[in-house]
Amino acid sequence: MMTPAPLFERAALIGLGLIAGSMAHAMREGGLVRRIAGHARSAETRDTAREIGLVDEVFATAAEAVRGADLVVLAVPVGAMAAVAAEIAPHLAPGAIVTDVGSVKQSVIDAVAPHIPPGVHFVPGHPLAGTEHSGPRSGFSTLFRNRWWLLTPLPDSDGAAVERLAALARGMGANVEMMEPAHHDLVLAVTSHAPHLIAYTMVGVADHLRQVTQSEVIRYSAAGFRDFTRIAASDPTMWRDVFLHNKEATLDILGRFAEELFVLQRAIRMGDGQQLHDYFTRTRAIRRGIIEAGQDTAAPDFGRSAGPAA
Ligand SMILES: NC(=O)c1ccc[n+]([C@@H]2O[C@H](COP(=O)([O-])OP(=O)(O)OC[C@H]3O[C@@H](n4cnc5c(N)ncnc54)[C@H](O)[C@@H]3O)[C@@H](O)[C@H]2O)c1
Ligand SMILES: O=C(O)C(=O)C[C@]1(C(=O)O)C=C[C@@H](O)C=C1
Repeated sequence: MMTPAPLFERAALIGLGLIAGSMAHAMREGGLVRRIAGHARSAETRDTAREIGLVDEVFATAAEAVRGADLVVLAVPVGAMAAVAAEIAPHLAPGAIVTDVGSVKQSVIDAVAPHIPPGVHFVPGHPLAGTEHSGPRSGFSTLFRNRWWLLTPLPDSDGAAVERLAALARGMGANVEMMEPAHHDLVLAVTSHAPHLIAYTMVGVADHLRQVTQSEVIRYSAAGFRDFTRIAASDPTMWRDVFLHNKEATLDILGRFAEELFVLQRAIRMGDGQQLHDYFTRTRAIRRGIIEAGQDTAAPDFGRSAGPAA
C-alpha cells in the first residue's frame, strides 16, 4: 500500500516540552510531516532534544527554526507567546500556517495575531490532552489519541489552512472541533483551570495541616487526594500563565464554586442528608453520562499520565 504524502514539508516546533515533544513523536509515527525543526531556549533542552532525536534539527533561536517552515507550532507557556510571535514574524515563509497549543485562547490571539504578516495563516488551537510532566523527555506519541483538539479560527482565517491543520490533528489521533475563543476560555475555566486551582489549594491545605499537626498527612492519602497531588504537580510556569491570562473566566467560575461549596457546607452543618444525597446523585449521573457517551478521556488507555516522567 502506498503511504500518503505528508501534510506538511517542514514543521517548526517552538518550545520543546510535553506538547511539542508529543507532537514530534505523533507526527513522525503518522508520517504527517517530512522534516521537523525545533527551538528551545536552554542549551540543556537543545542537548536533550538532540540526544533523544526528538526532531531533525535543533536551533538556538526561534527565528532560525521557522525559516522555510510551512507549519509553525507555538508550544511555549501562554505568557511567552507574544515575544515568540514578535521574534519569528519577519522570518515566516509566505503561505505558512502558524498555530499554537496554548491552554487559553483569547489572550493568545490578542498577543500573536498582530504580529502575523499578510499571507501567513494564523489558526489558534488547543489539544485537550496533557500530563503533570513537562520538558523534552516527557512527550509520547499517543498523548492526543481520542482527545479533543479545539481550533478557534479567527473570522478571516483561511478555510483551507484550518482544514489542513484539522487533518494534522486527526492524523495524531485527536477529534477536532471548532469553537469561539471566548467560549473556549469559559469552558476550560470550568473543566480544567478552576479544577487545577482547587487541586493546588487542597494539596496546600494538606501540607499546612501536616506542618500544624506534625503528622504524615500526605503519606496516608487515599486515591482521591492522590489524584489532586498529581494535578498539583503540574508545571508552575504554565499554570501561573493560564490563570493570569484567563483571569475573568476563572474568577467567574471560582465565584460559582464558592457559592456551591457554601450550599454543601450549610447542608452538612444543618445535617441535611437529603440535600447532600440529591446533590451527589446528580453529579454521579453526570460522570455516568460521560462514560456512556464514550467520552471518558481520563481512562488510562488514552495515555493520561501514562507518558514517561520529565
Ligand atoms: N501540559 C499540559 O497539560 C498542556 C495541555 C495542553 C496545552 N498545553 C499548553 O501547551 C503549551 C506548552 O506546554 P507544555 O506542557 O508543553 O510545557 P513544557 O514546560 O513541557 O514546555 C514548554 C517549553 O517552552 C519553553 N519556553 C518557555 N518560555 C519560552 C520562550 N520565551 N521561548 C522559547 N521557549 C520557551 C520551556 O523552556 C519549555 O521547554 C502551553 O501554552 C500550555 O498552556 C499544555
Ligand atoms: O491530565 C492532565 O494532567 C491535565 O490536566 C491535562 C489538561 C486538563 O486539564 O485536562 C491540562 C491543561 C490543558 O490545557 C489540557 C489538558
